[in-house]
Amino acid sequence: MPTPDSCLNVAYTSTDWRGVALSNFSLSPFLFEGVLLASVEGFIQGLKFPEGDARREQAFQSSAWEAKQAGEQADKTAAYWAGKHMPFGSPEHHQLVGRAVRTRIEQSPGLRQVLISTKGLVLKHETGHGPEPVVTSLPATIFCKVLTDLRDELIAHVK
Ligand SMILES: Nc1nc(O)c(N)c(N[C@@H]2O[C@H](COP(=O)(O)O)[C@@H](O)[C@H]2O)n1
Repeated sequence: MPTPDSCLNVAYTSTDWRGVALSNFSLSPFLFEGVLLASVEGFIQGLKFPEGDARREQAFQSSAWEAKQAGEQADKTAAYWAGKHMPFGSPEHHQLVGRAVRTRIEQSPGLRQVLISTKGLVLKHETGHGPEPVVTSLPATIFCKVLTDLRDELIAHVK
């Protein structure tokens, strides 16, 4: 069982600024497959609406609670991307979200350094806002694995 000091909570509510910076909620613009997004959370929430739905664009341009609330009107049956749709919470959906998580960090020299600086810490994702939804866009286990795998790659690359 890791001690508290051996863990880093990657969440908007983290007590460590690095956890806030790496959080899916943070305003942190990136370009994903040709689309400019304000945050990973905005991407996650916007995907819930079909292309052409104004709520999708609103979510893509938002972060934090504004983004989260934008997605609350969705029925969470499907995720829509690149002219296709996939079942909500499916492996395909999780892989897509994972690619966006990676891409945001890969595009930012500062975020790459922040992630490298967490070497040796076990990453966790505890939002402090109730239990994880049973079916979700971003399971904590997947989010932390994507971050940990990317960190390993970045550390190997800078050696
Ligand atoms: N409330 C809560 N508790 C946890 O332990 C969590 N891991 C999360 N995850 C968050 O849920 C959001 C995705 O919601 P949808 O599945 O798209 O409705 C995302 O913000 C995760 O960080 N939540």
